Amino acid sequence: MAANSFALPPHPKIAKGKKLAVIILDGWGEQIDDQYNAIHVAETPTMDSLKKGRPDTWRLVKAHGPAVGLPKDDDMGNSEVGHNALGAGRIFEQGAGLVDSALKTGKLFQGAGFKYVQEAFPEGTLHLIGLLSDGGVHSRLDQLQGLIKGSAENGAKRIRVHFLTDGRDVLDGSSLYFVDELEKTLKEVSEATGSDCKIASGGGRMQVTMDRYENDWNVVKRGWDAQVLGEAPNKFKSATEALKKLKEADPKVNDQYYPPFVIVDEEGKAVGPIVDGDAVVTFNFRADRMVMLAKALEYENFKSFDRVRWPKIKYAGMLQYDGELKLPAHYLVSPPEIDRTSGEYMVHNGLRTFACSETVKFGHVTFFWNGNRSGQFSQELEEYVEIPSDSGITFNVAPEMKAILIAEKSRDAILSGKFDTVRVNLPNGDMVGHTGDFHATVVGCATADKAVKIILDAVEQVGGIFLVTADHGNAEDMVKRNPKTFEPVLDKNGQLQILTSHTCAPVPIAIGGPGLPENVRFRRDLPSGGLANVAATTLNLLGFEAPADYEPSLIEVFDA
Ligand SMILES: O=C(O)[C@@H](CO)OP(=O)(O)O
Ligand SMILES: [Mn+2]
Ligand SMILES: [Mn+2]
Repeated sequence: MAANSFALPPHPKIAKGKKLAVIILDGWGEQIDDQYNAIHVAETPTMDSLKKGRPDTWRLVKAHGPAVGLPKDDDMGNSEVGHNALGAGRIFEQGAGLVDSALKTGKLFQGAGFKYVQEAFPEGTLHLIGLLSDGGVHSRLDQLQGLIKGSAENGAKRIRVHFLTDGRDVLDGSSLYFVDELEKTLKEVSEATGSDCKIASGGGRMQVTMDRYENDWNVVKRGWDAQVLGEAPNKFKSATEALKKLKEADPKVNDQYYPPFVIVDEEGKAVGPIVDGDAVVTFNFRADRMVMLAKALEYENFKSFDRVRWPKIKYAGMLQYDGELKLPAHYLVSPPEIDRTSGEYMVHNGLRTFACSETVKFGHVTFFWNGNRSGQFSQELEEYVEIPSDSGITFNVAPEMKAILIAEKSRDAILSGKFDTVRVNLPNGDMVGHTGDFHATVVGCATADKAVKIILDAVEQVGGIFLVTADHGNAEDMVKRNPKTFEPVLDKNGQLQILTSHTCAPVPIAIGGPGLPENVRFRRDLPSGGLANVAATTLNLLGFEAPADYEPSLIEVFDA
C-alpha cells in the first residue's frame, strides 16, 4: 500500500498539536463495589476523581466476548484481544474462533501446516505442547481434544501430550479435572484408531514454558528439558499421580506453579522425549507465551539457553505467533490479519510516539498493540522503552511492580516535548490480581493509581490531553461469584473460591486534561461501545479523522 493512502484528513473541529497520553490499566474492570473488589478497597483517589460527577468524560466500555473478537459472550477478555482491539480500532475474529471454525469444518487437517507435520507421522511421534484448561485465553481443552482425534484419524500413530497446568484463567486446583478429561480422550482415541496416545510431561504454566517477552528463559528451559530431553527432577507413572504427589510434597504449590515432571514407563524411561523425525504442534492459539518456545524449537542459531540437543522435527504452531518474524514458519490456522493499526497510521501522519511498560507487559503496548507485529513501524518516529520486570518471583511479594518507574519515564517523555503521544501499560491490577492475593492486589491497585497521577500531572504541565482505560477486568473481582446475583459461590467446605482470572466486566474510560476542548464529550448514542472504539477516539483527540472503517469514535463535539 502506498504510504500516502495512510494520510488522514484533519478533524473538522478538534485542532492538532495537543500532547496525548494514553494509559492502559491492565486488569482493571468496573464491578460491584464490595469487600472482594480490590480496586474498590484500594485508595484510588485519581481514578475516583475522573469518575465522580463526570458523565461527559467517564464511561464504561466492553472488553470481553464478541466486542473483542471472542466467540462467546461469556468469554472473558484478555490482554492479547484487548490490546489488539485498542490498537487496531476494529474487531477481528481472534484465534479462539478461527481455530473453532477450522476444526469444525475440518479445514485444519487439510491445510499446508497440518500436511507439513503429517510428513512425520509414518515414522515419528506427534507431540502436542500447550496450556491445559478451558480458560479460552491461550488455548481450549475442546480444541486440544479435536486436534488429538483429528490427528489420529489422519495418520498420527503415536501422540504425546506435554501439558501446562493453568490455575490462572481457571480456578486453582482444577488441573486434576482437566488431566482426567485429557486421559479419557487419549484412551478413547487410542481405542478407536489404534494410535498410541499418552501424556509425556507436565508442569505449571508460570514455572514451565509459558514465559513471555523474554523475561526469564529458565522457564522455557525447564520445559525444554522435560519435553525434549525427557529430563526433570520429578518422574511419575501418570500425570494424576504427579499432580497429587507434588501437592502432597509441597502443599503451597498451585496449578500455576507446578514444577516440571516427566512421565516414565516401568523401566523409568521417559515415555515421550522429542527426537529427530518427530512432529511438534504448540496448540496455544495465543501468541505471547508461545513465542519463546517457538524460537527454541525453530531457530538453528539459538543462544538463549543450552538446548543440549536440537531435534530435527516438523514443527507447526496452532497459529503463526509473530507476523513480522514469520514465527513459526508453519502453522495450522492462519492468524487474524490485523492490518492498518492506529500506530501505523500515526507514523504515516508524522506523529511521534513513545510506548512504555515493564517487561511482563511490554509487548502489550507494542507487539499486541501493533497487531501481533514485533518491532517499530518507524525507528525515527517511535521510541519503545522496556523497564525490566522482576523475574523469578510472584508479584504479590512486590505488588508495586515497576508502575512508578513506568510513570516517571512517561512523565519525562511527555515533558521532553519530543512526542505527540505517549502510551503506557500499568500492570499491577492484572499481574498481582492473578496471584489471588487480595491484600497485595489492593497495594498494587493503589500504586497504579499513583502512577496515573504522575502521568496526569505531566499532561497538566504541557496543556495536553489524557485518555485512561483498561484492557479487561481482573482486580475488581477476586472471588468466584454467581453471575446473576454477584454473591460469592462457596466451595463444598463453605470457603470462598479465590478468582485469579480475568473477568467479563466492562472497563472504565476517562478523558480529560487542559488540552481537551471544552465542547468535547463522550457520545451518548454508543452505549455498547467497546475497546475497538478507542483507536478512533485517540486519533480524533490528536486532531485527525479516523479511517472510515474503524469502529466509531466515542467522542463528539457539541455546540456550546
Ligand atoms: O498472564 C496471561 O498470560 C494472561 C492470562 O492467561 O493475562 P493477560 O491477558 O493479562 O496477559
Ligand atoms: Mn491484560
Ligand atoms: Mn492477565
